Amino acid sequence: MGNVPTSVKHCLSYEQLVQDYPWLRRWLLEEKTITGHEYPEFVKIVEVGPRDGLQNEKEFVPTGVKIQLIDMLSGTGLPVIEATSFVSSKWVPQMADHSDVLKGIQRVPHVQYPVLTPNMQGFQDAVAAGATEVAVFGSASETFSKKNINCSIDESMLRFQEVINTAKVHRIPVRGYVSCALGCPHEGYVEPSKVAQVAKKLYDMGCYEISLGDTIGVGTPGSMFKMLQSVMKEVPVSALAVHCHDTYGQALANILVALQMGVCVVDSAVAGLGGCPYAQGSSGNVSTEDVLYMLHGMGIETGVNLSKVMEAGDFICKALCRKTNSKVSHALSGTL
Ligand SMILES: CC(C)(COP(=O)([O-])OP(=O)([O-])OC[C@H]1O[C@@H](n2cnc3c(N)ncnc32)[C@H](O)[C@@H]1OP(=O)([O-])[O-])[C@@H](O)C(=O)NCCC(=O)NCCSC(=O)C[C@@](C)(O)CC(=O)[O-]
Repeated sequence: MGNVPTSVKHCLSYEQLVQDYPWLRRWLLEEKTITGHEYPEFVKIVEVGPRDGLQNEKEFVPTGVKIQLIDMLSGTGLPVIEATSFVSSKWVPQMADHSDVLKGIQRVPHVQYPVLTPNMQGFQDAVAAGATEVAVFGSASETFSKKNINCSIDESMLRFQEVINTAKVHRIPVRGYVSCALGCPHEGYVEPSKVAQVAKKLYDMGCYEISLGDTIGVGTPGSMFKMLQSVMKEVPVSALAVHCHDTYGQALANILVALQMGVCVVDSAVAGLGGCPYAQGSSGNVSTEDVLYMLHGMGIETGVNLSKVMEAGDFICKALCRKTNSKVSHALSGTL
């Protein structure tokens, strides 16, 4: 905001500022635009590394390591850290220690720690372990729904409705995922209208935010644009998040398109960990470090400290005996 006095910057919202100082409009708009696009001033990062990042690991990651990772991430300024999932340990053995993880972490005030709950059993176990936010996860592809949660899309909605209704009674917010939003490992192309239909159902049922998952990372800026265009006809953009896997190296470009369209919530995983066990070929999530580097470079605030996230990434990569998937961490390695 250049020469506008700090007191003015702090006291006035952007809208008030433009209303009270019309001569500032053009100047402020110019500052908020890059190559003709308007971007959000603040983006909420939803860190999914401890859940989506680790769920596909073949070797069991010790519970203490999971807890330490979440505790390190809690000190970075991240507002949301998806901690674990209350799913069947026969289906996803890596998440079998969900209750111990949730009970073992040191919660930081103002940080949310949502957990995945596919049904009432998961929801009840999660609440018993102290969950204060949950997420249901549906799909825009019938085949993926069956393979991932063993039921059709319609059946899954009935299960989610029960979870959401009970969560309301407990005043527990529910987030909703739509997997295969840009393609399915079994069905291939997924109609944007189908994604919009499932997203609308979850939103109408009471999910406060809908995260659109490019589960296998096949999306491009073109398909992201078309899918969002369709979903935004049914769900307000303020309630949308994007969840991009980076299989084809398109994740940052896809996120940029989402930001241009008004999306202000981005899911990402520290060190680019991840992949869905029921989506063969899916690679890691877009790395939190790379998303932060891009956003901060564009002057978009996140409230997250990049070097602290890199430290958490370094920790988990050493624990897993592997190199980071974050380009930024590669480039800056040795500078911690
Ligand atoms: C949904 C179920 C449980 C249905 O599994 P099911 O076998 O159809 O369940 P069921 O109701 O028929 O019950 C069978 C057994 O499972 C137990 N069971 C039933 N529910 C639970 C539960 N919540 N927690 C623990 N145990 C449970 C139940 O007690 C019973 O035990 P038994 O009597 O045989 O001993 C199963 O299919 C499952 O756990 N799937 C999870 C798959 C998963 O976690 N996938 C990865 C997350 S999704 C993802 O990564 C995508 C996302 C979100 O990141 C976005 C994106 O990238 O697109």
